[in-house]
Amino acid sequence: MSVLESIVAGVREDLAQRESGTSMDQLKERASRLPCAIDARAMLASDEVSVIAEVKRSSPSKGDLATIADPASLATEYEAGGATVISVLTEQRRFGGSLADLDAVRAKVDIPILRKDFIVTPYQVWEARAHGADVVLLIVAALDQMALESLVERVHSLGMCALVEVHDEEELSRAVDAGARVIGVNARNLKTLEVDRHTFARLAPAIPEGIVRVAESGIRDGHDVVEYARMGADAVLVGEALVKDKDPRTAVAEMVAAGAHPALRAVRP
Ligand SMILES: O=P(O)(O)OC[C@@H](O)[C@@H](O)c1c[nH]c2ccccc12
Repeated sequence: MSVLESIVAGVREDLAQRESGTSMDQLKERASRLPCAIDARAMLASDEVSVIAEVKRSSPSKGDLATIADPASLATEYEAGGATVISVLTEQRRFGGSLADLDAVRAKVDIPILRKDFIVTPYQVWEARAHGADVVLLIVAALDQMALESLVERVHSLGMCALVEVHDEEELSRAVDAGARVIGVNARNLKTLEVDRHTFARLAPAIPEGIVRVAESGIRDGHDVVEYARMGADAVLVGEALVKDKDPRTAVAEMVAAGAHPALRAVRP
C-alpha cells in the first residue's frame, strides 16, 4: 500500500465513525444557517502573489512540526501578516488536525479557509461547508476520474472553491478535464516524499489561461515566493516554514511583500 492509500484508508475509517454520529441532512441544515462561502478564487487571482498559510502540527514526511495549542491564534497571526487564505489540516492520524481546529479558526478569522484533508466523498464536502470552510482540497492522485469530476461539481455547486492538487502532467490533464478552476502543483513527490521545486516550472506552462496556479510545499521564505512568482504562480501554499517560525505574522508578511513586489509584474507570464 502506498503512503497515500494508507492515509486514505485511515480517513475512511474515521469518516465512517463521524457519519454514524451526524447525518448528511444534519450537515446540510447546519450549512444552511451559515453565511455563503467567500469567493476565494477571485482573491487568489489578484495581481499580487497570494499566500495561503497553513495550520499543520505534523506530517508523514517530517513527523512532529509544532504543538500549536491554539490554532485560532496562529491563524489570527497569519491573517494579520496578510495571508489571503488560511489552510487548516483536519486529517487526524498523520497530520494531527481535526474539525475542531477548523471551527476554532473559523470563529476567529474573516478571510477564506481551506479545509485540507483527503476528501473522497460528498459527505466530507458538506462537512467542510457546515464547519465554515470556503475552499476544499481535492487530490487527483487519491480519486478516480468520475469521483474527481463529481466532487469538483459538488464543491462548485455549494459556492465553494476546489483547490485541485496535481503532481505530474497526467494528473494535470485530469484536473483540467474535471473542470478545475484552481490548480495546486504539489512539489512533494507522494512516493518519495521529497520536494522537487522544478515540478512547478515543468507543469505551470501547461496550465490553461484563466485557471489559478498555486505552488505547494517546500516554500521557505520570500526568495522562494519570488522564484515561484517568476515561474507563473498566482499563489503559494506554505506550512512548515510558518508553523516553525517564532514570529509567524512577520514570516507571512515577508512572503506577502515579496509576492507583491512591483518588479514581478513585468516578469510574470
Ligand atoms: O509544509 P510545506 O512543505 O510548506 O507544505 C505545505 C503544503 O503544501 C502541504 O502541507 C500539503 C500539500 N498537499 C497536501 C495534501 C495533504 C496534506 C498536506 C499537503
